[in-house]
Amino acid sequence: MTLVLDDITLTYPDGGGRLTALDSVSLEVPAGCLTAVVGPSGSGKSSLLAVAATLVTPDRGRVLVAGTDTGTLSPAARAQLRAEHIGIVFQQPHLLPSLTALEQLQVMAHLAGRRPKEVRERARDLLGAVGLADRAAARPHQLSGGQRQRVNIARALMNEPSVLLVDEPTSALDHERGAAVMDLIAGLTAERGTATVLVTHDRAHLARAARTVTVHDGRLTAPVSA
Ligand SMILES: Nc1ncnc2c1ncn2[C@@H]1O[C@H](COP(=O)(O)OP(=O)(O)OP(=O)(O)O)[C@@H](O)[C@H]1O
Repeated sequence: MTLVLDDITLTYPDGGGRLTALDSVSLEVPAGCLTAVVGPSGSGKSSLLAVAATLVTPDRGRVLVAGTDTGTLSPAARAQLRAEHIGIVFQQPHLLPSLTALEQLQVMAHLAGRRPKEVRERARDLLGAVGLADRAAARPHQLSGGQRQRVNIARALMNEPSVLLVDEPTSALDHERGAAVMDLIAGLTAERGTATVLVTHDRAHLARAARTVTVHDGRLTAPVSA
């Protein structure tokens, strides 16, 4: 199992007490499986992604990534595991304004210490996979919103993550572009074998997911087939 959340409880300070954002949440995501997470505003979806990304440490429970219990690692080892195994796509692309599409991808891999030639080939391959082979030299202001989100997704895949975490990737896009981005994520999940968790508000996109889970007041309902 590539990603395992095992009995996760997460609380935040709330006035004098604690607010329970995740309450005994368990979820297993195998390689190549696109799992959608839906739920009302404030139900805990972003918290679930932050815990899965090992960016937030839960009060209780375990997060296993590619078989490693991340709670047993030092902060430095956890950061290393995150860089090697976890790709994160946030709602807004946050591309660097001065870099071309190709360079946005390359910079990620250089940071991870990969060889330049290998990095260039992989970046070109991924830009092709997201349909932007001919836009490699374009800077963010020369790309449409949908194209920027495609660069964002390709960038998250640069270090060949086994886990892909995606937060509302279509919220800034119109329906047609949103559907195209969902098709892309579903295709890449199958093709690259990532364990993908995707938070979405848009139920129209759930058909692309292998399964859908719902969060209510920090609790997961039993997985529901899309
Ligand atoms: N850093 C924080 N400190 C305190 N409370 C927080 C913090 N982050 C989130 N919360 C609270 O935890 C609960 C879950 O929030 P979370 O952001 O995970 O929900 P969500 O389902 O992603 O919401 P949305 O769909 O509106 O983005 C909410 O009640 C929220 O107010």
